[in-house]
Amino acid sequence: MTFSQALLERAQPMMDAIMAHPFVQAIAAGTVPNDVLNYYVEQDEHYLKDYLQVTALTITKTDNVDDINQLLTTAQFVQNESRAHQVMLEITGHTIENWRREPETKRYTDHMYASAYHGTYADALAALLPCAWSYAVIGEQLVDQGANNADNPLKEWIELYAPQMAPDAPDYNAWRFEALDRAVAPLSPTQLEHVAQTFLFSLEMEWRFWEAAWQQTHWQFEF
Ligand SMILES: Cc1ncc(C[n+]2csc(CCO)c2C)c(N)n1
Repeated sequence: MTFSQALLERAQPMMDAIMAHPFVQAIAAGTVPNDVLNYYVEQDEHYLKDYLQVTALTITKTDNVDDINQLLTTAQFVQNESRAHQVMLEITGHTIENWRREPETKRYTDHMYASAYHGTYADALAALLPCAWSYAVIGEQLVDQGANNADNPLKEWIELYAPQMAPDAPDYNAWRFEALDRAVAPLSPTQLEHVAQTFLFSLEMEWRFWEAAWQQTHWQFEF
């Protein structure tokens, strides 16, 4: 069994909890409350900017030109996500005004930056991977359930993330896991477990990102 196959087995209970999360279920039903959508989009704008910058840092940690090009290509997908945000803001009629990272956003992006600055190349990849992987699973499963029906105001959002809607597109997640398996090859058992922890921390933060929007979590104080 490869490192990433074992990692995905460990990750499965968290991924199941993300699919079962009331926010994700409400996306499937097209019934997400407006204030939840607004909070999510505002925080995700911060998240995506940080995601791009951490991708840039990750690129500096490898000499493999193929990986560099793949990372650049996958970063381009973030442009599609402006459309994903627009779909949500068209429902609520909101304009973004919260330019502050709320606690879980800060915790997640700090973890990504720390992994890229202080970790191995494999740590940097592992911190970024749950983001793309979990959304691909969400998109795929919601389309399989028929949640992208014409009555769902979030139909376009769901389809933006569903890999089966673009069957000719390269499978970037397959590449990410293959790159991770190559990147961990020279590592010691302690370093390997560190990479696994980095990945699982980011996946936990994916759950918390949905939860923070659902609960509208804010800092205790204005500062
Ligand atoms: C909190 C949060 N996690 C994941 C995504 C999804 N996402 C972010 S960047 C990217 C593309 C990578 O090539 C994908 C799929 C999101 N929008 N917000």
